[in-house]
Order: sequence, then structure tokens, then C-alpha cells
Amino acid sequence: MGIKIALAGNPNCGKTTLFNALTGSNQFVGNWPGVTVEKKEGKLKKHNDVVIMDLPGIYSLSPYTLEEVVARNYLIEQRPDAILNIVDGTNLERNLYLTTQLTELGIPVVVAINMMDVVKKSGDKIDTSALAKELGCKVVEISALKGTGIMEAAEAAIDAAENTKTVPMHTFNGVVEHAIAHIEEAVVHEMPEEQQRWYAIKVFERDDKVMEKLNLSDEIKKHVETDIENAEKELDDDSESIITNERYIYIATIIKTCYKKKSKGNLSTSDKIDKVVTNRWLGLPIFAVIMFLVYFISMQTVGSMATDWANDGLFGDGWHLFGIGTSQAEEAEETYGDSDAIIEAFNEEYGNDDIAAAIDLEDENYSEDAAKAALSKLVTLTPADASVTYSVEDEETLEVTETPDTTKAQLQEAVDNYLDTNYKEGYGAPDASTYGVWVPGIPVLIGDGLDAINCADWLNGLILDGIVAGVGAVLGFVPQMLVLFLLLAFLESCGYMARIAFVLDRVFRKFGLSGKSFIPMLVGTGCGVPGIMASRTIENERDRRMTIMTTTFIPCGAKMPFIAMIAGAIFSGSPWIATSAYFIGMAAIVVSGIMLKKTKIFSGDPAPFVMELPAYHLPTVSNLLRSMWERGWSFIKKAGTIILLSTIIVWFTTYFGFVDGQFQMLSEDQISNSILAAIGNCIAWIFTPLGWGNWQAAVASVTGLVAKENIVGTMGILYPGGWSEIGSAFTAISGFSFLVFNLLCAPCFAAIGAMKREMNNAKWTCFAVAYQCVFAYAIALMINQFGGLFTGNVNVIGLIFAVLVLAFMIYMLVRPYKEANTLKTSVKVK
Ligand SMILES: Nc1nc2c(ncn2[C@@H]2O[C@H](COP(=O)(O)OP(=O)(O)OP(=O)(O)O)[C@@H](O)[C@H]2O)c(=O)[nH]1
Ligand SMILES: [Mg+2]
Repeated sequence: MGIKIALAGNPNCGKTTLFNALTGSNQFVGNWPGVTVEKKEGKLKKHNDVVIMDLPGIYSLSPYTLEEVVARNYLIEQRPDAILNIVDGTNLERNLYLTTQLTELGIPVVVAINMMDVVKKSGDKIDTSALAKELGCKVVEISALKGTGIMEAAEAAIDAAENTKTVPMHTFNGVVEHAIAHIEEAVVHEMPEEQQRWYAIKVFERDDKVMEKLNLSDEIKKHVETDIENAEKELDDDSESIITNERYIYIATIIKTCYKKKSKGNLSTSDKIDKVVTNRWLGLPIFAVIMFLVYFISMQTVGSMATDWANDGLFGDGWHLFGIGTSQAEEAEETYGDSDAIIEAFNEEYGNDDIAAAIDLEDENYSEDAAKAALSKLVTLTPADASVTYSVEDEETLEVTETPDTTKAQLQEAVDNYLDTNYKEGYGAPDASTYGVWVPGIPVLIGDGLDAINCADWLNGLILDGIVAGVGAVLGFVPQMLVLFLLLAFLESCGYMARIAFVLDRVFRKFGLSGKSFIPMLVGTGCGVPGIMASRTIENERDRRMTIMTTTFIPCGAKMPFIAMIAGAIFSGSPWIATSAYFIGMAAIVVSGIMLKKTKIFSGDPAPFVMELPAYHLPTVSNLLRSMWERGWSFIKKAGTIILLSTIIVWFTTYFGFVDGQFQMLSEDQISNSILAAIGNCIAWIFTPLGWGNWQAAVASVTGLVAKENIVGTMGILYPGGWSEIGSAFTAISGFSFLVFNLLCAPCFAAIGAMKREMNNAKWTCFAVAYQCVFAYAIALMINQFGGLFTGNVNVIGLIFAVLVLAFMIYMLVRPYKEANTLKTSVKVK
């Protein structure tokens, strides 16, 4: 059988970096403790029968957090053939604490001292052969980042697995050894010999998990307890501390003989930077500026340029190669601009149907000459002092802009534009593709292709309106994501992320959230998916879950069009709607934080925020790119799976249904017969208490789960009258309730997928989604019912429920924390 080698060591000592180098994998590396939370297996390069196992970092074999349990259980229960113990050479003393425990497990150990590049640079010296003698195992020097000595280390571990046994060199104080010997005799003598010592020491320490596993009889327990108590009395300390202290004394003697420190007492560069960056007053402003820049660069400048290109070009009509022709096209757009809308408005007022038919490009009798003649006629029909109002609808937001007091001169100009030979496409906005070097977009190419092979209508619709439109919209965000991921990767691997958590902890502690919860929220303003991903920086499982659950309350980029639509259609464009959406999102996070912290699942012993701040270092470009790509790729994969599937379903249910008892494909004006409409009618009653129980709004909320942009698209289809029809379908209160519900309810599938991946647990994901929906429902209900009080539109039952919900929330907010009255502290080694 093959050999299994486990990489064990303190958090942030470089295990994953080594793992990637040895196996050619792409596991995530970051400069803060607690990056790896799961064990990962990989084949050693050029050795088919050797498996390397990357483990989460641990400070000792007494675990406190979930990922530490993963590491310890693997070492103790799976028992690898050898342990490659990675030791951070710049932090020898603390790292060796774990080493002393690993050598007691009875598994062959090889110690690899990592970060030797940094150690050598500082001029410190480590005597490896003396260290090997003291520890009783082979010691090698490596630099995982530079790749020096890593193959030798792996080979030493293989050799150790096959040929050596590691016997611990350290003995404890006489009384302790006496007790341990007794325990070995009484409790674990049936175990394999090499494992006895470790278990005996753990029993001496009264380790909960080991005691549980051994399941001792009361008699044996009593017998063992007298030995332990004797030792405790003699050394005047509790058994766990006795062991810890003895280990440290032992390590101190090792360090004395094996380690020569050159640099003495000076503040390191990292310390100097930290004096500024984590300063009580400067910390927050610096953080705000840095995150603003990250957000600004990825969302506004580089990222949005790339995303615009991807959305409008690659997944849109097409783009100008190297921008050739862009400026001419824009100029034309400026000139021709609203020509068609102006002509239409004048024709409505002063012209007639014949003119309208003559200038209609879609009309089968259209001829250029007739159209020109019709236009000249319109000009003559229009009186000199004519004045009309014309309106233009924005394609994305469906916002209608009205321009009053349009004069005959403007009509003349519009007509001239139309008669202009350059204006090839004629009526309507000028066609950018007629300028410069035009590269058609993917939908255009696919559409042409489908036309060429005479594709069936339904397949054409499925591919273009369903798959390309849906998946393309998601893939369009890839450039923005990549820029964001790159910047985040830089912050993560240089070591700044660890500081942010530290700075923000001071503020967030007050809300029952850990400082690390802020990063995901900030990132979430761009897109919830990377926001949820950013929750990886939180190693406390409860806080991490809570952060994942609440991050998507923040309005992300995809929610902006629909917020703008509600503001425009129902609130005549008030800027307060979008602003309030931000504040509601923020408040939802804080309120949820306070409430959830008081429930059983999220409460518990207060966890003091302990995190060592790693030294800053410049990441390598290849590591940054790798990290960016890893995250970007999983985003893309999501688009190819979950989004693809859901777009197909949405398309199918929108365009198929029963007409006169006959199942058939529907045209756009028949969609009220669609399957989707039927479903909408089934679920609409759920939203009646929120004030918008019509099937269109219900369906839009559901399609919003696919992607929040879908809400605008769906409403556009389902309300053919556009904004005015939406405006009359909602009141101000029901409209706001609709907005808040869709803002706070379950995020899009991509984000739910990210939640599932990050929580790594289907049940928790369901719970999170349910919480979000219930929370959104409760808030929207209160808005609608309390709003009804002011408009005299009172529904007694609804109002009673709203009052109950409000009372419950206030109770949860003001109820005191149920803190444990004993603070369990663990000696986390520094
Ligand atoms: N200078 C230097 N930096 C290194 C070396 N090895 C790793 N690093 C850096 O140390 C940091 C931590 O590396 P990881 O591989 O994520 O550490 P880990 O032990 O897997 O950490 P956890 O998963 O949190 O337990 C990263 O920023 C690495 O680039 C090395 O040999 N020299
Ligand atoms: Mg790791």
C-alpha cells in the first residue's frame, strides 16, 4: 500500500504553500492563521504511491476550534505513516510546543524548518543537527515559498515512514512520570506500545475527548485520579498546566543550545507598519481608504470597463476592435440621439397613421423612398409654433425620460438626420456596427448561426433568450470579479487582512459580531458571491456562519437596477430610495447580529478574539494570479451549472403554457397563460399580507433568485405598459415593501451556491436561506401593515401579526446576553 504523509504544524507556518509545491495543487494560501479549514489530499509529484495530506494549522493537540479538531482527529485516528512537522523558523519557540506533542504520538516525525529564507536574511542561526538530537527525529531546512529543500524533506518523511520510529526524548518531572507510568499500566496497556505514552499523558491532563473515547470505569478513574492528585499536590498546580509548563521549560533548554539569534530587540519593519496601521485613531480611516480603493478600482474603473465590454460587447451586440470606430459611433449617437422618438411624438400630434406605417421599418411594404416622402410630409403638416413632449425609455432600467417643449426646428433636425445617407440603418438609434471595425457579440454570432441552419423556433428561443441571455449575464461579471479577487488576494497574502480584523473588532464587538465580519459586508456591496467568499477570513465557526447568513443583506450591484426601477416607477425617481436601501441592508445586518447572538445556536462561551498578526511580506505574482484564478474559476463553474439550469427552467416556464386547453409555445403577449403565471398565481397569496399579492410580482421575486437583475427583466415582460403600469400596480407602501422584501430575502442562486460551498453543509444553507426569507418577510409585513395605519388602509389581522413581530424583535434586541459565567480560557501559546 502507499504511504501517507501528513503536514502538521502551527497555523500560518506554510503547510499549504509546501503542499502546493509538493503536489502541484492550487490550494488557497493566505497570510493569516486559519486559512485551511479542511484536510486536503494530493499525490506527491513523481511518487505515485505517496499521498500528502494538508491539514489545518494547530497550536497543540488539544483543539479548540473546528478546523483544529479536523487536524487532531486525522493525526490520532487515521494515523498517517509519517508526520512532516512544518516549523516556522522565525517563531521557533512557539512552534516547537506542538513538535514535543507530535513526537509522543508514536508516528515517525520529520521536522522541516520553514521560512529559512527569512531566517537567513535576519542572520539568525539554527543548529539542525543539535536540534535533531534533542528532539529525537530528523530535522531539515526548507523554504516552501522558494521551493528550496522541499523534495529532500518529502523524501526524508518517506524514509522515516519506512525505516524509523520516533521516540520522544523528553521526560517529565519524577512524580509526573510516575503517574504516567501508572496510567499506562492501568488504562492503556492494551493499546499498541508506541501509542501508550501519548494517551497516558492525555489522561493525566484529563483531556475531555480522550476520556470520552477511553470510556473508563469509575473504579479505574478513581485509581488514576489519586495519582494525578498526588502529582498536583506535590507540584502545586493543575495537571494540564504542569504538562504545559514542563514542555516550555524543555523547549527553552533546546532553544538555548540550538538557536543563535542575531537581531536583538529592534522593532521589525512589520512592527513599525503596525504602529500606524493598527493605531487606535488611524486604523479605521486607513482601512476605509484602502477598502474604498479596492472597491473603486474593481467596481468602477478597471473592473467596470471590463464588465461593460463583457456585458455589452462579448455577451451583447458586439464591440469595436481596439475601439476603432467607437468615437464616430458615439458622435452619431449624439447627433441622431432621440430622432426616432422626436419624429414619433410629432407624428402622433400632427401626422397620421399613413406616415407612421411608411416610416415603420418592420412594415413589409417599407421602402426608403416612401419613408423619406412621408417624413417630408410630416414636416409640412407640423405648424411652425408646434411644441410636443417626447419620451425615451432606458433599456436597462426601463426608466422613461420625458422631454417637453420640443420645437419644429428639432423635428427638422431629426428628419434631416434620417434623410442623411450615413444613417444607414435608418429609423431608430444609429447602428454602432456600421462604424469602424466591428466584432459581433456571442449572441449575435449564435443567432446568425441558428438562422443559417434554420433552427426550430423553440430551440432558437431557448438558446438565445434562455441560455445565452442568462448565463451570459453572469459571465459578464467575470472581469469585475477577477479584478476584485486579485486585489483581495494581495491584501490577504501581504498580511493586511489580519490587521483589519483586529482594528474592526473594537467596533463590532459592541454588536456581538467579531471584527472579521466586516470584510465580507464590504466586499458584498459589489457582489454577494465574493462577499460570502470573503467570510473565509473568519475562523470562528459561529461568527462565520452568522456572517455568511447576513452578508447578502447589503444591496449588491445586481440589486441596483431593480432598486432604481422601483424608485423611478413608484417614487418618481427619489434618490432616497436607493440610499435607504443601503441603510436598511446595514441595519438588517446589525439587528440580525444582535438577535442571532442571543439564540442558542449562536450564543455560547464568549470567544475572546485572539489572533496573532503575521509578519507582512510581499506575495509572489504567481501566487496572486493563482489565487485570483482559483476563485474566478469557481464563479465561472457556477454559471455553467446552476445558472445554466435555472435559465433553462425559467425560459421554458415563461414561454410554454396552455392556450384554450392546448399546451403550446407562447408568444410574448400570451405569457399570462404560461406555466410561470400559473405558478405565480399559486404563490401570490403568500405575499398578500405584504401588499403585493399579484402573480407578476410574485414571479419576479422568484426569478430574482436566479439573478437579481432578473427582477427588472421579468417585470418588463410582465408589465408591457412599462413604468406607468408598474406604478399603478403598486402603492408607495406596497412598492417599498416589495423593494425591502427583495432586498433582504434569499440572494440569487449564485450566492446561495456560494453559501452552500462556504458553509459546506446543506442543512445550514437551508437554515440561512429560511432565516433571510423570514426576516425579509417580517420587515416587509411591518412596512405594509404599519404603513396601512397612516393611509387608513387597516387590516386588523395583519396588523396584529405585525405588532407581534415587532414585539418579538424588540424583545430579542433588548434581552440581555446569556453569557456563561465561567470564562474558559485556554493557554494559547505565544
Ligand atoms: N518568506 C516565506 N514565506 C512563506 C514561506 N512559506 C510560506 N510562506 C508564506 O506564509 C504564509 C502562510 O502560508 P500558508 O501556506 O497559507 O500557511 P498554512 O500553514 O497553510 O496556514 P493555515 O492554513 O492557516 O494553517 C503565506 O503568505 C505564504 O506565502 C517561506 O518559505 N518563506
Ligand atoms: Mg493552509
